[in-house]
This record gives sequence, C-alpha cells and structure tokens, in this order.
Amino acid sequence: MASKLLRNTIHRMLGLVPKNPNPNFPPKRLIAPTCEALSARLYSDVARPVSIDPSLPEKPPIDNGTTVDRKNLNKGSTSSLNEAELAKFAAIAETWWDAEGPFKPLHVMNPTRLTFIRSTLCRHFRKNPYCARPLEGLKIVDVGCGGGILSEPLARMGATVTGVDAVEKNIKIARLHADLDPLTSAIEYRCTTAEKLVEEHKEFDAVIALEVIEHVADPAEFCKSLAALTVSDGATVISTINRSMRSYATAIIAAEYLLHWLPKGTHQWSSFLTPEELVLILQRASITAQEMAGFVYNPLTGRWSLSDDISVNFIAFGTKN
Ligand SMILES: C[S@@+](CC[C@H](N)C(=O)[O-])C[C@H]1O[C@@H](n2cnc3c(N)ncnc32)[C@H](O)[C@@H]1O
Ligand SMILES: [Mg+2]
Repeated sequence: MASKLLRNTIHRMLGLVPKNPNPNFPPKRLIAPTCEALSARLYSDVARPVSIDPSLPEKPPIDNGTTVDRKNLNKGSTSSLNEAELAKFAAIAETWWDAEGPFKPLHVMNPTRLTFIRSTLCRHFRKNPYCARPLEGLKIVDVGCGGGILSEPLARMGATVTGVDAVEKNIKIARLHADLDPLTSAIEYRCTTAEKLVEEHKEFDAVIALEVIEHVADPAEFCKSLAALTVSDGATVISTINRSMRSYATAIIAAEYLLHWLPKGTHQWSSFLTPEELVLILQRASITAQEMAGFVYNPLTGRWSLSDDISVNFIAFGTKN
C-alpha cells in the first residue's frame, strides 16, 4: 500500500499522470455546495478519519508558558487553541526566518500565495494590482501569522497589517524582524486569537489565515471568528491542505519522512479539510467562497505555482455575506 502510494506520488510529481483527474473541478468561480451529507460529515467528529500518524502525542503537552496566556482571556476566547499543535510551533519559533529551516516550504510558497492574494483582493476591492502599493487603504489581519512571513509583504504592498498568533515566541520574533525595515515596522503584532479579537469588536477589510486551520481545535468555530472579524462584503482568505490520499503521500510521507522538509509530526492527516468541507463551513459562517486555487510544486524548478489542482495544497478566497 505504502509503496503504491509512493509510486503514484512520484508519478504525479513527474507528471506521468494527469494532475487533475476531474477537469470540471474546481470551477473557476465556485458555487458553494449545500449537500447535507457533507454537513453531516463535517459536524460529526466521529465521521472524521482517525489519525494515522503514530508519532503524534496522544495527549496535549502541558502549556509551557510560550502560548497565549489563557488567564487573561475570557471563557470562549481560546476555543481555537490546540495546545499540542501550538507546542510544535513554539519549539521551532527561532527558525521562522531561516529560509533553509523548517519553514522553508512557506518561504518558497510565499510568492505564489501573494500572487493569489494580490489578484483576488485587488479585483474585489477595485485596486490596481500593478501599482507599487496595491493594498494601500486596506486593513488586513493575518491570523496565525507565525514569524510574519506573510504579514511583511502585505505591509510592503501598502496594507495596514495586524498580525496575531497564539504563540508568544512567534510574535516576539515577528516584531524583531519587522522592526528591521521601516516599511514593515508599523505592523501591529499581538499574541492573541481570532476569537479574542472578536470580543474586542475588531473588524478588518480582509481576514487572512494561511496554513492555520489544520492546526486549530475547531475549524468551524475558527471560521465563525474569521467571519466575525470581516466587515460586511469584506474578504476572507484561507489556505490549507486537502484531506486526500495524495496529501497523505506528499504532504506527510514525502515532506516529513522522505524529504525532511517539515519536522515529523507537523501535520495530522485527519485534521485536513477537503475543499468541499471548507466551502461548507465558510458558508455556514456567512462567507461565500468565490474562488479557489491549488498550489503545485515543480521538483525540477523547486518552485510552486497556482493551478486548478486542489488535491493537496489549496487556497480559497471568500466574501462576507
Ligand atoms: C503553519 S504556521 C502558518 C504561519 C503563517 N500563517 C504562514 O503561513 O506563513 C501556523 C501558525 O498558526 C498559529 N496558530 C495555531 N493555532 C492558532 C490559533 N488558534 N490562533 C492563533 N494562531 C494559531 C501557530 O502558532 C503558527 O504560528
Ligand atoms: Mg500546516
């Protein structure tokens, strides 16, 4: 079974099989599905496949003080926190800006993610994507900002950026790094959660959470918080990993165990969402998915590009109803 998966993965990486077996999916403009079967699956934890990664701890480790201080938060304002996931990020916080370190995949993916964000936000907010500061005038929150890999280019593109992360160490690193450049030193970094910002009645033109939803305790609640932070007709952008056989082979087996791009245990396959599930929970949070794209990796160039293939990494743009 494992060797078959590996063979298929290598075949796909070499382009020996079609990248998207279903040419009609995803449509360029996505119509959110309303299928009740999807909702039953999504809202039942029992229906989620069990974890197939034996290296992950069964119980969350004790909070070592590196994460957001729960004592200062009201009940309910920490609902997205998954301590075991946060501990993984706290352990490697010093490496955020090491372009060859554990966050290398995010650094390498960043230009492609920014292409999607710039084009969708500029189209939605009627801004010129070709000018030097295309996001000028937009208030954006980067939820789960980590060391600021995304917050910084957003600020350089003219946005007024708030970066929040539940890991205090991440926020310290992000602040230190942003202060090195006058163009990014105005970013407001805070160690907090999306739900805490909702309690503070904060609102943003665009709410962005890249590669975070697969690490939160409750994706549906998390999306509700993202929606509550978004102004009416504002934008929400989420990227994550599809729960597909391909993602198990590439994002876990290849990336963590064969290529060592990510520390082992970074991802739990069972925590991934399919695009349909993401569209559905966004819809239930009053966000209509408008556009979706996949990220595909070219092993020959070492680069990522946007694609219709959403079978592994994908990004969705939605608007608040
Ligand atoms: C894979 S990193 C992504 C970082 C950044 N968004 C990027 O793509 O460059 C996930 C980040 O989400 C943060 N995180 C996880 N759960 C969170 C939560 N409930 N609230 C805020 N941040 C969270 C982690 O601390 C970590 O920095
Ligand atoms: Mg991830």
